[in-house]
Amino acid sequence: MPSTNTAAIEADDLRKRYGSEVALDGVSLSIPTGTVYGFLGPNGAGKTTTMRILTGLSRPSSGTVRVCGVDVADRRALARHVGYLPETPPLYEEFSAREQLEYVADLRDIAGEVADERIDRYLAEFELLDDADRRISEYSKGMKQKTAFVQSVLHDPDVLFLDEPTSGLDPRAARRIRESILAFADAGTTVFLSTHILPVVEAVADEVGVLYEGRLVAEGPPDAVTSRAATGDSGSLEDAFLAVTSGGEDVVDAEETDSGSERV
Ligand SMILES: Nc1ncnc2c1ncn2[C@@H]1O[C@H](COP(=O)(O)OP(=O)(O)OP(=O)(O)O)[C@@H](O)[C@H]1O
Repeated sequence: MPSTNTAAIEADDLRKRYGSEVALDGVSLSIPTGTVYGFLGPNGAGKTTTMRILTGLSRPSSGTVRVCGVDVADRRALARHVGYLPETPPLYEEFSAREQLEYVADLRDIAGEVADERIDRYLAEFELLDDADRRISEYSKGMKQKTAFVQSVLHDPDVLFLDEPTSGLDPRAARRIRESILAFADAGTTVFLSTHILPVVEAVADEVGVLYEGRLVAEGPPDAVTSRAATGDSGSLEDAFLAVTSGGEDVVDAEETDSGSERV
């Protein structure tokens, strides 16, 4: 576990082009260890691109990233620190959940007894135990998503990247994931959570960043971002989100940060 005065995620001036398309246009992040960071933005804002760069799966056109002090270009060193639940998780449909998790434990070099204990504990915690030996191809979306969540945390990562972890889940499954995010945060894990579901962010995030057209246009604690919604009828994060992603002009009392985003 890195020391608490180290930023878990430190990104400096990330830029990413796909041909002539600018996906990221100078994103800087400094996220302290133990933070749950809600990463918001409309479709196409660059959230997935950012997460792929932060997890070493994609290289930025320019800019640097360190996660737990490790340059993300060093994927071998990065792997043990990071868990990633992508929007479309990699699961082998012909495996059962137990086989899938045993396979991941093996890839992660988790010792047999430790792996068995964790797999049983997580299967029980996520109410998958009764179906643990059925093929994943027979699972519901929620069961698949819970299996994928468990596989992303099996090695007890220092930093957990979650892309839409509760999308399409029923309330019970979504709550299980939310509770688990909070439990990991309590244990000191840094969680980087990308989602369109604003109540999830309101429920779990310590800090929110709003990405718009490849730039971070607002950043701060959810309450502060919320109270900055210019119209502010309900004072919801949704108001704030809509305000800052309409070009940023509705955000008042902005304090410029080094990265050019609105620090609230
Ligand atoms: N492999 C790629 N090739 C070309 N363009 C890409 C590629 N991946 C992403 N883009 C473009 O980069 C921009 C950002 O995409 P990205 O998927 O990061 O957005 P997002 O915020 O995750 O969107 P969503 O919420 O819809 O998932 C978009 O304009 C997208 O079309």
